[in-house]
Amino acid sequence: MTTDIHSQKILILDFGSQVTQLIARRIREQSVYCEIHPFNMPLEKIKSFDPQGIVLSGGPCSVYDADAPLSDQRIFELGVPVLGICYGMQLMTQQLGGRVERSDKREYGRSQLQIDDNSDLFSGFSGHEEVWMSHGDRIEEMPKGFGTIAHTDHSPVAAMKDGQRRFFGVQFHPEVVHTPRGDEMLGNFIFTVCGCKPTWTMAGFIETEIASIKEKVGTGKVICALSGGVDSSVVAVLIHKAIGDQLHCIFVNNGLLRKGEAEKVVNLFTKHFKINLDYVDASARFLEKLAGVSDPEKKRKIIGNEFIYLFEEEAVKLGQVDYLAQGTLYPDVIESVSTKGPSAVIKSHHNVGGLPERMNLKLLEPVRELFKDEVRLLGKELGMPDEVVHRQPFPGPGLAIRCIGELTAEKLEILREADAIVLEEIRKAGLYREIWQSFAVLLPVRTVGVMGDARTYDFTVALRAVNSLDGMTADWVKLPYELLGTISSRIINEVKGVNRVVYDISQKPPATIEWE
Ligand SMILES: Nc1ncnc2c1ncn2[C@@H]1O[C@H](COP(=O)(O)OP(=O)(O)OP(=O)(O)O)[C@@H](O)[C@H]1O
Ligand SMILES: O=c1[nH]c(=O)c2[nH+]cn([C@@H]3O[C@H](COP(=O)(O)O)[C@@H](O)[C@H]3O)c2[nH]1
Ligand SMILES: NC(=O)CC[C@H](N)C(=O)O
Ligand SMILES: [Mg+2]
Repeated sequence: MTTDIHSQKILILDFGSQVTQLIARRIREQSVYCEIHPFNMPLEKIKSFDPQGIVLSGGPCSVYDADAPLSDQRIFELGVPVLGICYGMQLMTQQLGGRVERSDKREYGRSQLQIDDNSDLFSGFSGHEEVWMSHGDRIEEMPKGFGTIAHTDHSPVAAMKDGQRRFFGVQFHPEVVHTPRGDEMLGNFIFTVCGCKPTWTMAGFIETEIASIKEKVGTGKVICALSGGVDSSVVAVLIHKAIGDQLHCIFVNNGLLRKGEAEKVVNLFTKHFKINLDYVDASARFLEKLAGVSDPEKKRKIIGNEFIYLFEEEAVKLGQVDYLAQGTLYPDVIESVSTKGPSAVIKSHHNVGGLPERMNLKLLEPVRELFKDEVRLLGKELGMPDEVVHRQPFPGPGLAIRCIGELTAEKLEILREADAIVLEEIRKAGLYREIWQSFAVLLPVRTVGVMGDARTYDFTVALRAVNSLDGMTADWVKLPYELLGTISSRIINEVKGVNRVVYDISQKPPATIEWE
């Protein structure tokens, strides 16, 4: 019998906090399904979602502001447990008749929570607990029916509850890592208070998705643009499990791949997974189109368009195709409440998004409910090798956006060799998995050097290694000097045409991860 992985679920209403996604991840890590929706989700939709519990996120506003985001007051009449976090707690306070005011003792960062009642939310806790705070407002008067369950020096009501109605509020953020035992507190809410059972498992997900893909696709044909990256690879293997040879993957060698990459991808998918794979070596065609172009956006547009033309051509050869499979992830579909408004175009991130309309294809997006770390778990569960499951992200435009300025076959070859050395050494040092991305960038500047008593006038390679949670922000990695030294000497010694190596120590923002 199939277990219903969605039978237990928590609804998270988003009030614009930077860390709302973390609430979802902390809950899912405990095998309970949850979804994030905007704070003003209509009551009817909430009812039909039928959550076992509701979490109100934090947010940048103050509840007493004229334009403060409010949830439908009637969520407090559903008989469903509610947990308010920071702004969410303040909102609950105000909406249920309590009072919130600006405090002259703001709390940002670590704080010591004194637990006063450990019967439910803090079950298993006693005494002090380290928590992360980020607020300037505080509860001055709790609504009727509530009592304090924890306090700090600056917040007499750092946590509160109405046991009868099963409403809880915490001023701190249990979802961030800086609240070391926050996951247990969230666990107490979802299991003890809401009575959820842990049904959200990857094994269950596979079963459910396979059934759903089979039903959707029927006897139709699916194409999948496969890059060898985590998302598209996992999607391909999952769909193949469901419909076998009705799936056709298209893998394009755009001449911008890393050393040995094309061979590896082809081998893995045809020999190991035995999945239909169209390998299209279009490197000459891409490089021709890119010749003489140095503007980053122009390069990206050319590559994106060329991808679309190619997929179109290949798909036509396959006859009637019904679906295009894509590795859309949950962060791409969450309608987050943005406080910053529409964002400026910094870079045109390529994908094959233009294809469905042009070819009249329906989309198959089997991992659109998952976070990246869940996709990795899924890959593992599907028996995929670590090498794929833990691969660092690699952009569609590939080496083109790491070879600054105009591309030539010679420059790409230099970059390919340098990049292979970087990855080899990072792996050898055991750092590959813990780093988000690590790679080489070829700069279009020549500088003077001296090698074997002779003058050189060669290119510079920049090393980039960053850590990030989602690619939106990033910090450079403090790689050991020893390792930097090894990489530098190997590149200068082994890669002809390079006489200088530098390390990029910029954060995103204001820099970005890729150089173009
Ligand atoms: N060389 C390629 N051949 C075919 N499809 C590609 C290629 N490069 C990119 N794509 C398509 O573009 C999509 C977006 O690429 P993206 O890098 O975001 O995801 P990914 O490669 O699947 O995973 P990862 O983020 O781990 O690299 C891919 O999922 C794939 O469908
Ligand atoms: O599939 C992709 N197609 C693209 O065009 C693209 N551009 C950047 N990236 C990846 O996105 C993340 C953020 O990159 P930036 O800080 O350079 O914008 C990093 O992980 C980048 O590698 C891309 N991925
Ligand atoms: N992090 C939050 O949710 C902040 C809530 C509110 N703006 C405060 O400063 O108290
Ligand atoms: Mg990729």
